[in-house]
Amino acid sequence: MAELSLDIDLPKKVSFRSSSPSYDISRPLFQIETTNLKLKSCGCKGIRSCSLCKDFETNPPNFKKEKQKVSVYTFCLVCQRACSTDGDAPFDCQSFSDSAVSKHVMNVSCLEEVQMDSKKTSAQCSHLCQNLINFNGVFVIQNFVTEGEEKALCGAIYCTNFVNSQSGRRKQDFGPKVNFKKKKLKFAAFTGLPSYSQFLYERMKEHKCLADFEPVELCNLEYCSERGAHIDPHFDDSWLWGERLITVNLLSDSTLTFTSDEYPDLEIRVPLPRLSLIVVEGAARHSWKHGISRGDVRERRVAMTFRELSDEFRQGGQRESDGEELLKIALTFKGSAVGGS
Ligand SMILES: O=C(O)CCC(=O)C(=O)O
Ligand SMILES: [Fe+2]
Repeated sequence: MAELSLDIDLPKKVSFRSSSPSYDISRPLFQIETTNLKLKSCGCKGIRSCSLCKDFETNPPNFKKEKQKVSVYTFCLVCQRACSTDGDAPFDCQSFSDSAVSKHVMNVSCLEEVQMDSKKTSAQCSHLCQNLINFNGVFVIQNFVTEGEEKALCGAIYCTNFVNSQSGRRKQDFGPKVNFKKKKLKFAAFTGLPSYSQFLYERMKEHKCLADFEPVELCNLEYCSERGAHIDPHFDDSWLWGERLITVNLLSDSTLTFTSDEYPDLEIRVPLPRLSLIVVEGAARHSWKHGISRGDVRERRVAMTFRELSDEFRQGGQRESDGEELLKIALTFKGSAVGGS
């Protein structure tokens, strides 16, 4: 894998150099922005909360209540299947694959790649026949970027301001302004995906299952434990956004947790190693909610999520011409953040 070299010098544990503003990655964000935080409210609305607007000791995060007994399965990155990690597994492979959730199938070429990988590597997995379930629609590519590339990416990302978002997160958007409720789009402020993301797009094409992935949006999310940052379980929109959600995970390891109202006693935890890329599609996209719990944000983390267009915005769809326009802007790779500076 060729290492991308951007002209940014980031000495270890020192700072991300940028003209304005400058962020020191080695110091907790809370210290850096204390003054700001006192003056400004956080980005939470409605039932959302973070450590700036709620006392987490008395208001635990919105995942399953501690008292509620859930069976936890952990997704194995080697054989790409979910394995019971609490010895109390209510499902076996058969009952799970018979259930309604399997009506959403994974992109055929992703499935091929997963199956090929798991055949190659199954000998290494000691848990193969114990309490396993096929959790369809998640595909993790480890070491998708190198540490050097991560440094260059974060150097470039931290040259732009983040804006406060819900639940203690901060974000940068590169995409159209969307009103999902009214199904309205504005692209006047959208200037394209940022140049630093182009090599990621090109590298995705090296994987058969991502060869046709054409992103029209990038959202960079920053999570810091000092802010109690997390993202509550949710479904991503599927009016505008298409089948695959692709996230590149930077700066620290985390875990994406999948929950389903259909299986309230079950939790599937997918490890997100630093430098990895995760694809969420099929059942994992449409039948399971995903979220990052506050406890799974141990260090600062940056998630770069790319989204593609739904069928309505593709060739033959009702809003094909909007889709074409969006794609044309996105793939110039000349964009700056919408609403940031
Ligand atoms: O941080 C992540 O990996 C997930 C982000 C996410 O689910 C979202 O932005 O919709
Ligand atoms: Fe999401």
